[in-house]
Amino acid sequence: MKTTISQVGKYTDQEVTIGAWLANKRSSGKIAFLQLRDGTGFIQGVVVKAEVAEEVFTLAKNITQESSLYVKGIVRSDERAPSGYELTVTGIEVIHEAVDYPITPKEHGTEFLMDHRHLWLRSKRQHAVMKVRNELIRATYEFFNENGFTKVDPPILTGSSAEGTTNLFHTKYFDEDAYLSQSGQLYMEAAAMALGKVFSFGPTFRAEKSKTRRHLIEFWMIEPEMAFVDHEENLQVQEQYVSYMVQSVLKNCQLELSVLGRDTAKLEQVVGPFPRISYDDAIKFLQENGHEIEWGEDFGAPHETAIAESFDKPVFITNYPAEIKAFYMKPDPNRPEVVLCADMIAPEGYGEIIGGSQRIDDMELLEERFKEHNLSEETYKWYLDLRRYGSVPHSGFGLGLERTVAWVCGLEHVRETIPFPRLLNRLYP
Ligand SMILES: NC(=O)C[C@H]([NH3+])C(=O)NS(=O)(=O)OC[C@H]1O[C@@H](n2cnc3c(N)ncnc32)[C@H](O)[C@@H]1O
Ligand SMILES: [Mg+2]
Repeated sequence: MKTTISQVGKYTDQEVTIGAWLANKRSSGKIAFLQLRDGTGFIQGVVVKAEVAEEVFTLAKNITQESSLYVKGIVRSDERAPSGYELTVTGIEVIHEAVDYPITPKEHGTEFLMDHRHLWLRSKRQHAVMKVRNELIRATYEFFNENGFTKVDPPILTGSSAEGTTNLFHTKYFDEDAYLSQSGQLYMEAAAMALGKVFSFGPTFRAEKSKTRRHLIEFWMIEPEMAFVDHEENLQVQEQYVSYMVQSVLKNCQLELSVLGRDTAKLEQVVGPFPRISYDDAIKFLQENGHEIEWGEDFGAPHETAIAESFDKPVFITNYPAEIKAFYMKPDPNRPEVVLCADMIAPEGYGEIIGGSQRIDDMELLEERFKEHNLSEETYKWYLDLRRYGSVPHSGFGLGLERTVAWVCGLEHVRETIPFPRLLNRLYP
């Protein structure tokens, strides 16, 4: 019976054949332990010299790391095994021998692993991270489909910028100038006027010369947008969504979280509602705790970490000064120097995972903002049309998938959260 490692449980005490790679092995004169992986999971194959043909035991002793194999064996349940099962090997066929596989079981430096990312991805730890990433994506679609949102795909090639013009990737669009999308938001606003509640999920690009553990050049963002929804309702959707994702990972990725050594008690705290602190109170808190920061300045990573340390779940920092936020954010009607926005800051020092706001829905005010930010009315004529024809209060947000993966998995750097990270000075592999 041909099966996969994740399905062996259906065949306890039966002989099965799996296609696999040899991840690692140890052996003595009488027995060999093969650590096998097939992409669906990991399992130990035990080869007992006295129980197999001589050529099978010889093969078991000599096969090299990452050689591809067909392995035949009897499925045994074993509560000591992480998967709950082991394979008593009865036959081995080598498909392709891997010679001198570079990532040996010893420690390797970051740059070496990054240069071999196309192989490093095979390791148990990276496998666990990719499965958690997948679960966050699966839960995202489940949450938004169950809550009446429609998936809409904004363009990657655009003629306008949503988040300022200092970190755009320029490209040619035939004989016109174009940019890789920094955010699908403006298009999602148009989609929300057509479909009410929408969400996107796709790559976004920022030519930021930031070499930090939170910044990628290409990262994936989920951008929901909702017509007839105000600032507070926007925050409620965000906390319901993030709680749903985290609880889904706790329910479906216990094996992966244990491979990563993640303290799941911290994730169990992640249920709504989340605390809110105003920008004003956050500035006061930081000043009272020895940070040199004045009202009107933006927060850096140390500030976000210091603020988040007072909470055991994500915290919203709300209503930042208009001066330090994007042109499209709606001013607080009672206090126009601040805008109706919020950043969601993850606990344990993981920083900002969401940026969101209520959008300006007034035509004249938006035209004023265009002048202040030197944005061409010609380029954004279509965006102004959303305020010309049936404008409504609307809000939305962008969740950075990789920063969320780093937080949920408890990873030190976003480089491990995406299959092929694009970082400053890294375009290979
Ligand atoms: N539809 C919206 O309202 C989204 C809005 N236009 C926007 O792009 N906001 S954001 O710039 O804060 O980016 C949103 C999130 O996107 C993530 N982000 C933002 N920049 C990065 C980089 N460079 N690397 C990794 N992740 C990044 C981070 O989690 C931010 O909170
Ligand atoms: Mg932001």
